Amino acid sequence: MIGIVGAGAFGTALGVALASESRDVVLWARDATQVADMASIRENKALPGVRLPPALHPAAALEDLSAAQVVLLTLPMQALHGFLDMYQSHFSHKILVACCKGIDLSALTGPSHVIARTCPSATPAVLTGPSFAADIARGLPTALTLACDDPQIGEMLQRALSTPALRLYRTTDVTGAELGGALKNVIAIACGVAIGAGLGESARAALMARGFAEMQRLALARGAQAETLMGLSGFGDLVLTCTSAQSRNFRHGLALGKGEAPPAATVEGVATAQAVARLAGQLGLEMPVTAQVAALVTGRQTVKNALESLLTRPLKEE
Ligand SMILES: NC(=O)C1=CN([C@@H]2O[C@H](COP(=O)(O)OP(=O)(O)OC[C@H]3O[C@@H](n4cnc5c(N)ncnc54)[C@H](O)[C@@H]3O)[C@@H](O)[C@H]2O)C=CC1
Ligand SMILES: O=C(CO)COP(=O)(O)O
Repeated sequence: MIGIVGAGAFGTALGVALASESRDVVLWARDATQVADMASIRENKALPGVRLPPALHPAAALEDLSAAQVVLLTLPMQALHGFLDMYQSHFSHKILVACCKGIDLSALTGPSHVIARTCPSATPAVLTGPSFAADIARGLPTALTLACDDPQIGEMLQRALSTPALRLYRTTDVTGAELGGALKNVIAIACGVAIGAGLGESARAALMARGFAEMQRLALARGAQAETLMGLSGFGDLVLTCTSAQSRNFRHGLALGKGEAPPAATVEGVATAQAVARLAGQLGLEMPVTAQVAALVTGRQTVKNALESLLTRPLKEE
């Protein structure tokens, strides 16, 4: 049996994909009414139009996860620390697969370190890569990265979480995998701003390429492998998120670029841009696109001035 914590769009989509292959899944949500609705109408409003298969069991009690050795954590990044800190006793000695994409704003670390700190007896792993919840739930082909320090546990997870449509590639580079997924959200906001402000497709491509250089700079400084960033979790997810209006990070930037109020949603790049800007300062790394996104999302910078400061930087080697 596989446990999933957080019945938003992504947790539900992964639950549907696994349960459609007759794997028993317990999907935990904090809202008892939402759980009762899912159990009765076999649909989750967070992922409308998708039927919940019989093998997916909605649950409101964390005790219902006790039989699951593997638990996927599909909460927003900034909620992870508080949640695990409060409920750590339910997760002792389990394999906890972080599916959230971001950097914790107070600890300035990714989800695997948050797990290690709050649940020291648990084994952390990371599932990340280019995938929209709606695509996974519809059974469309998707390829993701599964990262775990322990290669044997990584192999077990790869088998347990792959389906014919959901293809998992394995790595032991947990840092690279989680940073790829976190950092691309920041660049997706920048790309949304560029398109929203009418700067055109060439500007978007420039931001993606220079943003990718920043992603690699930070990831390598944190000990990640360059190949990981060039794979699904870095390059792959950067392309998807920066070019699709399905992305909430992209749409957030799009609204800022148009001078509109961004729609309410889980937009991981907002907090992560601020965390990464701080981290870059601590590590003495130049991350100009990230710095401008951090200033924009906190209202410290205007789109016009952000653009001007990027365009007036000294000319240099690529
Ligand atoms: N939606 C997508 O296409 C994808 C999302 N992800 C990642 O998955 C994570 C979750 O995203 P979504 O499911 O899309 O967000 P969402 O906004 O649809 O759902 C988040 C869920 O977490 C619950 N939640 C929030 N704080 C909580 C807390 N303190 N305790 C318990 N439950 C809490 C909310 O009630 C909600 O059900 C994010 O890090 C996102 O980057 C990754 C790949 C694809
Ligand atoms: O991570 C995602 C796609 O891989 C989902 O992107 P958003 O969180 O921007 O919607």
